[in-house]
Amino acid sequence: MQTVTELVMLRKAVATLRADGSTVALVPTMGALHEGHLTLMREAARQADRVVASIFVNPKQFGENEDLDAYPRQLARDSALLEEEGVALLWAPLVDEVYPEGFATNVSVGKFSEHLCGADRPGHFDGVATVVCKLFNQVAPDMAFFGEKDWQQLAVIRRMARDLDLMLPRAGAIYGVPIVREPDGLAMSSRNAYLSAEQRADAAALPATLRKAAELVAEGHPWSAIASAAREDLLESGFERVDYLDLRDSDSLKALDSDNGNARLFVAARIGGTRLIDNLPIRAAN
Ligand SMILES: Nc1ncnc2c1ncn2[C@@H]1O[C@H](COP(=O)(O)OP(=O)(O)OP(=O)(O)O)[C@@H](O)[C@H]1O
Ligand SMILES: CC(C)(CO)[C@@H](O)C(=O)[O-]
Ligand code: BAL
Repeated sequence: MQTVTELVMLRKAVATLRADGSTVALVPTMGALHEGHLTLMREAARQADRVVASIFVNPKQFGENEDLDAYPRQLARDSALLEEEGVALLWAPLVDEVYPEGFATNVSVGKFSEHLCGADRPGHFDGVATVVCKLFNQVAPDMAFFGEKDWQQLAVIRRMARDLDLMLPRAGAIYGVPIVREPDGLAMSSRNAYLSAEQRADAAALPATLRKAAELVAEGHPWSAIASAAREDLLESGFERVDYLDLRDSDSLKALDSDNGNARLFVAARIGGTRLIDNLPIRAAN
């Protein structure tokens, strides 16, 4: 695996990968890789001849009081994991390479960015859209892979690619990969590393509460009652705050009060100061 940190070198390396007509998949990450990320790499390798991974802890998507400085950085370990997965190229730029002096552009995807995580993290999805737009232009991949754990992020990126006619061959070239979970159901996430043993055990209440709520929605119980009981359950299980617990259409992300056949539950909650997110389609409960 080749690692490049400068844009001129990236362009040369991608051209070399493509020289024999190979297709190229991009898997953007912020590093601190876990099995969820590696599943994205494997899925990308199934669909494309060559996989390019990026590792960049993007300052523009962190709010002022968020964990930019504390975010885990472990490039040597991550490189070894990517090498084992057969990733061809690692793009690991420094902040100045991505945002040189004078950088002034912001990509904002309107209403998709305003609710759910966007409400609690103002500017977050502008930061994500801006960096992903740049990554698409830098690597110019045939396809790109993102996790469904960050469902809203995937919706924002797909909307941006369509709206800006980004040079992916087709909208379907942005693949969503199902959530990879720990044995107790907790969605894998780099931020799980912040949890103490006790918080980690309590955090299993998040997927369990979602599953139970999804079953009740599928059975036709009123959403308002389900939502308040589920919030109670989370608070009793050790979460100190529920940022949101919403029933929404999976595609439009519009709020719902009952299943429309395409409904999905979305949750963000905090435990020991760590903000965890998850989502689950109602049809999984049927
Ligand atoms: N459990 C998971 N299952 C599937 N995809 C995942 C999972 N966790 C992360 N991903 C995906 O990996 C990509 C890179 O994510 P990122 O590097 O932010 O990791 P993360 O574990 O989501 O970190 P964080 O704790 O910051 O949310 C994203 O497309 C994300 O959706
Ligand atoms: C897509 C992404 C790499 C952009 O920084 C990040 O938001 C992430 O890791 O999900
Ligand atoms: N995994 C999404 C990136 C973030 O939380 O900043």
